[in-house]
Order: sequence, then structure tokens, then C-alpha cells
Amino acid sequence: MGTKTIGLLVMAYGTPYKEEDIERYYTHIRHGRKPAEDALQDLKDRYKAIGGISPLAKITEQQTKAIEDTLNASQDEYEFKAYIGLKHIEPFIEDAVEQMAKDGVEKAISLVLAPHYSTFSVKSYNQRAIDEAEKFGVTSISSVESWYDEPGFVQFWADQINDVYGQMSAEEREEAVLVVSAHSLPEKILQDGDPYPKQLEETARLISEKTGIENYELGWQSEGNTPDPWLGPDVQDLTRDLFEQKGYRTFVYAPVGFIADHLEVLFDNDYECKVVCDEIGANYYRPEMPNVHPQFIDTLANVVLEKVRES
Ligand SMILES: CC1=C(CCC(=O)O)c2cc3nc(cc4[nH]c(cc5[nH]c(cc1n2)c(C)c5CCC(=O)O)c(CCC(=O)O)c4C)C(CCC(=O)O)=C3C
Ligand SMILES: [Fe+2]
Repeated sequence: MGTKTIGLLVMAYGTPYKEEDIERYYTHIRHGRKPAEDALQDLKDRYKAIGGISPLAKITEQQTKAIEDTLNASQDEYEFKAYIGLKHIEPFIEDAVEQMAKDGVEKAISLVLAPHYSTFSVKSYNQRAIDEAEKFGVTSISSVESWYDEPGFVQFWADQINDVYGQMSAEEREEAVLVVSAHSLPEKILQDGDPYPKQLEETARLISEKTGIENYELGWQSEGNTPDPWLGPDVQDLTRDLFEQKGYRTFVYAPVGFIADHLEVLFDNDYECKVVCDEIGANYYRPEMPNVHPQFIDTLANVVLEKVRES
């Protein structure tokens, strides 16, 4: 029995590789409209504040390689060949799909490196992949839609959160709240019954169940700079409200909608939320992100393998 080659299309948001990429990257996010000078400068400043450029590009590459290696080491029915496809910078999703077709890959699984399904993110990534694949007529793609409730993913966060609570003094722990968050999206997604908020709620509930932490709250972060209303409460406002109204003095931020150290975590949590905590005199904690943690990588490899077997 020979091994069957399966394409593994790993999709992620993408990030500038160097400072000069920031403008075209931001323009792509804005559907081809150049950002205003002050908005561009603001984004450049945020990247500068986290060390010049985001570590995300390297982490996405490491995660992809780790998932591919784990899959190939764990079974010998299939040989997985990984391709990275990004939403807002090269290699774009379309570049990856074209390469798969050129390589003669007939069957592929697509996986978005974001746990919660939304029409804005996961649906649009997968749609771009499938539309492009249809142009070549070589590769059939089955898409993983979400993995926010995978036991290994929940366990990963429970372990990191338990580590953090373990470092606290008894007094800190007594006045602590866990803020479970994801990237905000425009409120209009709710009109079509988008499951995104419910899925975040479920991730939080599962983490609470596994850690036994009952004091937790849902929050949204990193909302975009547009006139639409965005899902709230924003984590910064939430921090102030919880401090004032519920008396919490220790804040533990778990941005479970993200899976790597990048701008939204290193700046929006580690800088912006920390500023609020410092201002009100509260303690700030943020558990480690999944990155290439083996428990996390094994979970994603398993999700892919299950998808291959059912499709
Ligand atoms: C749902 C979601 C995720 C999570 C799911 C997923 O990963 O897909 C995510 C992740 C990320 N978002 C990122 C960066 C940015 N997102 C922006 C703007 C926007 N994000 C949106 C949504 C999301 N974004 C939306 C609706 C906008 C408004 C414009 C639009 O309608 O599309 C802007 C513009 C400036 C600003 O608003 O800050 C930037 C720079 C980075 C890279 C960080 C790095 O480089 O380290 C990552 C991982
Ligand atoms: Fe974003």
C-alpha cells in the first residue's frame, strides 16, 4: 500500500516582514485603500513598540512545520505536504493554492490558525482557497471550520492559566478575575447569526470548568478603526468596570482568539491593558500563548487527521 499525498494548507492573517512592508500590508487590509498618514504612523509606532516588527511571520512558519512534522511522524497512511497561505501579504492564500495545483496535489485540508469561526475570518479564508482551487481544477479542499472546543486546546490554556494563578500570592488570587478575549468584529455579523461570540463563550466556559476558576468575564479587543459599532465590552473598559464595580484587583488576560505572540497580544494586552492596570493600581498577568507548544501542535495535527479521515 503506497502513501497518499495530502496538501496541508495552513492559513493565517500575515504580518509585515520588515518596516517597509507596513504600508502595502495596511493598504491590503483596507481593501486597496491607502491608509491616512497618521493611521499609518500609528501602526508603525505600534510595531516599533513591540521591537520593530512582529514575531508572527516566524511563528506561523514554525507552527506550520511543526504540524506537518507531527502529522508525518504519527502515521504512515498519508504524506502531508504543507503550504502557507496568508490573508494580507505574500505568500497569499491564492499563491499557496496555485502552488498545490502545480505540484499536482489532488486532495488538501485547509486549516485557519484561529480557533473561532466567523464569517469575517475563517469563512473568508476558506472561500478564497476554494475559489482559487476551482480555477485550476486539480485540488479538492476540505476545510476545518473551527477548533475552539478541542480538549487539547482547552487543556493548553487551562495549564497556562493554572501556572499563572500558581505564581500569585493567596491575596492576589482571591481578588483575581480571568478575562477571556478574542478580536472584536463589527456588530453587524450578529444579524446573520454568526457563531463567533457563542464560540468564545464556550471556550471560556470549558476553561473555567477545567481550571475551576469561576471568576471569569468575556471581553473583546483590538477593534478596528471604522465608524461601525464593534462587539464589546472592550477589554480596557471592562478592566476599569470590573475594578470599580466588582472589586477585582488582579487581572489575568487570556486572549484565546489568538494563538501566537503578535501585535494584538504584545501591544493590545501587554502594553494597553497593562497601562490600565498600572493606572488603577491592579496586578497584570498574561499567560503564555500557544505558539509551538507540543500540546497545542498535537491538537491541531489531530484535527487535521480527523478531517482527512472523514473526507
Ligand atoms: C478576527 C480577526 C483576527 C483573528 C483571526 C485571524 O487571525 O484571522 C485578526 C488577527 C490579526 N490582525 C492583525 C493585524 C491587523 N488587523 C487589522 C484590522 C482588522 N482586523 C480584523 C479582524 C481580525 N484580525 C478586522 C475586522 C480589521 C479591520 C479591517 C478589516 O475590516 O479587515 C489591522 C489594521 C490596523 C488596525 O486596525 O489595527 C492590522 C495591522 C494581525 C497581525 C498582527 C501582527 O502583525 O503581529 C493578526 C494576527
Ligand atoms: Fe486584525
